[in-house]
Amino acid sequence: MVKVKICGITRPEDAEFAVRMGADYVGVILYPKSPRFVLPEDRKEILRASEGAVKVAVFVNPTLEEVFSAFEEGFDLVQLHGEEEPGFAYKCGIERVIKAFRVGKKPPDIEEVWKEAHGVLLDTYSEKAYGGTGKVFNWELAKAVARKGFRLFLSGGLKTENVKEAVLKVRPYAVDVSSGVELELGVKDKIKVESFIKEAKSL
Ligand SMILES: O=C(O)c1ccccc1NCC(=O)[C@H](O)[C@H](O)COP(=O)(O)O
Repeated sequence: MVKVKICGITRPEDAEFAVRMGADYVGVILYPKSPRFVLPEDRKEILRASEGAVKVAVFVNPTLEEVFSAFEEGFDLVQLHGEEEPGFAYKCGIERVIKAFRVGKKPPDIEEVWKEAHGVLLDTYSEKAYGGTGKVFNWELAKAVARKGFRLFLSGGLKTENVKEAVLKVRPYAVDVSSGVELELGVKDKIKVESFIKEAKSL
């Protein structure tokens, strides 16, 4: 069964609900320029409420110190959503890394070395934001990546209405969603979270 990652969590109650509904991964944004950035003092409660799921700290081009500090805080994995190279991931502990690639018109050229990572995440390229865009990219490109044997987290514009089709077409290891299950920026909608997880896992 496909795994589900609910990303961009900013409130403990949203984390707790997502885990209760069956989310396998919970993502918290540690990139200060994101509108979903969570301050260090607010992360403890979210981490506590996420018990039972894999806790992912989402970064864009972090320093190594920031990565290790996230592990010390209690995050299990880091998601590297910027231009990070394999050498940096090795220093983090590559098996604790989800490496994100943003897909535009061209197919992503993903080095074999990323098979050593916990996973690779494909998201939609945008000039305006690194993530949480709510936009879908061409799933044919994702299909090719899954076929090459990468542990794929499919992301970008997923929602209850399209997640089943995405899983059937791409056959990813996991699906990742943020804005598709929001009521407003950073606030998750219980009905959408529940229906998304149910749909994804119904196959
Ligand atoms: O969500 C953000 O604001 C964000 C900012 C910077 C880097 C990554 C970010 N989100 C990462 C995610 O994993 C999202 O779930 C992913 O981009 C999909 O978002 P959406 O299309 O809204 O489902």
